[in-house]
Amino acid sequence: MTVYNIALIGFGGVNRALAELIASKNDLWARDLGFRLNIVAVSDLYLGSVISPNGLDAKTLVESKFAKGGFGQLSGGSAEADNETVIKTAPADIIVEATFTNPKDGEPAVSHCRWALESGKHVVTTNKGPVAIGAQVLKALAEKNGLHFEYEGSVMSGTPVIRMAEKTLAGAELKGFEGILNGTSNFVLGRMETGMDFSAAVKEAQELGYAEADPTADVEGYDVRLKVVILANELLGANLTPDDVSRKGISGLTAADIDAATKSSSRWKLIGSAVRNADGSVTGSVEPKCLPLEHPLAAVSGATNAVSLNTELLGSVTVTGPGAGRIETAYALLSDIVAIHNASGAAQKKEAA
Ligand SMILES: NC(=O)C1=CN([C@@H]2O[C@H](COP(=O)(O)OP(=O)(O)OC[C@H]3O[C@@H](n4cnc5c(N)ncnc54)[C@H](O)[C@@H]3O)[C@@H](O)[C@H]2O)C=CC1
Ligand SMILES: N[C@@H](CC=O)C(=O)O
Repeated sequence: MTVYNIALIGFGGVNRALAELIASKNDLWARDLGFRLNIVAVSDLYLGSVISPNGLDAKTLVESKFAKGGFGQLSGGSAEADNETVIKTAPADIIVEATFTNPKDGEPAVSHCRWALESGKHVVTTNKGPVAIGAQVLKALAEKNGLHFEYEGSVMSGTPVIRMAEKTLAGAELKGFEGILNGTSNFVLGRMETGMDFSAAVKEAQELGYAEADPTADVEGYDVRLKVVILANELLGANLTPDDVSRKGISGLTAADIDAATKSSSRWKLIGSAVRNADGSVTGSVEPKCLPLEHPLAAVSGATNAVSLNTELLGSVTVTGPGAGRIETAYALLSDIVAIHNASGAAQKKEAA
């Protein structure tokens, strides 16, 4: 049985949910997926860090109510988050990066991923910063070292978009996309339609684990902008930076705007899109749009996301599913590990042939 030793960098909603899944589903995964996951290290800004070469019990990790610096009480633990030591020295096969997304320069997560790839460890991440800002360099480093840099959860959480578009729609000739790419803002708009005020709706999204540490990123469109960059660069072969994508969020929408849309059988949605122009360049944008109810994206509600991929050979293909949520996003990490596992199996078969 294959066992992947993993180190968790960040132990907030998403990585804690992954630990919860490990505690309850490792046997199922061993049977159905052919591997088990063993947590050999965790590092978190608030809790500190711990390296345990034989593995930490996932259930105990999830159920313990650690105080600030609490990992310092564990064997092999420290009250400080020493990410660099954990990433470089823990006996991990895979580094699971789920710290805060920094929309400006992607740090320190870009460095976390680089340290991992330089020390022979695969990276799976849900953090949009290193993908939107550092993907080219990190992918090249991974390839050079025969490793994987996987980030399905960086767009639409566990809903398959990146691998689906790249693998299943290969050859369909993608020309552009438009979608609802932020769960929090879509949830907030829906709540405002029921009469709830903006701040109360944002607070509820935070409690449900949808929002970024700073929810300004959600409601002002910075998060969607990173996702537009990721999809445009990955699927349209663009080379965009966040500053190349125009951005407007939903905070300017008033209760009266929402009401007026309802009365005219339409709905406000925060739309992220990109299109390939005739000269081959790619233009991306993020802005609220008032969509008629018959528009395919108008019915997408709550933290659900959807993206319509506009292809030459197949027309428009729309993928809908959860766009945020702790377990939903932890599933994206699992799907990345499955991709690594399947690729290593395929490589072994090729070597044996
Ligand atoms: N929650 C969601 O629905 C989704 C989240 N994401 C992304 O996944 C990542 C994790 O999300 P959540 O777990 O919800 O966030 P969170 O805010 O619940 O947890 C982040 C954790 O990382 C720790 N942390 C922050 N900076 C750190 C550093 N430099 N070193 C060590 N630990 C650090 C924090 O103490 C916190 O415990 C974020 O980048 C987020 O944008 C992506 C898709 C969906
Ligand atoms: N805060 C984000 C989480 C996923 O990227 C969102 O609400 O979509």
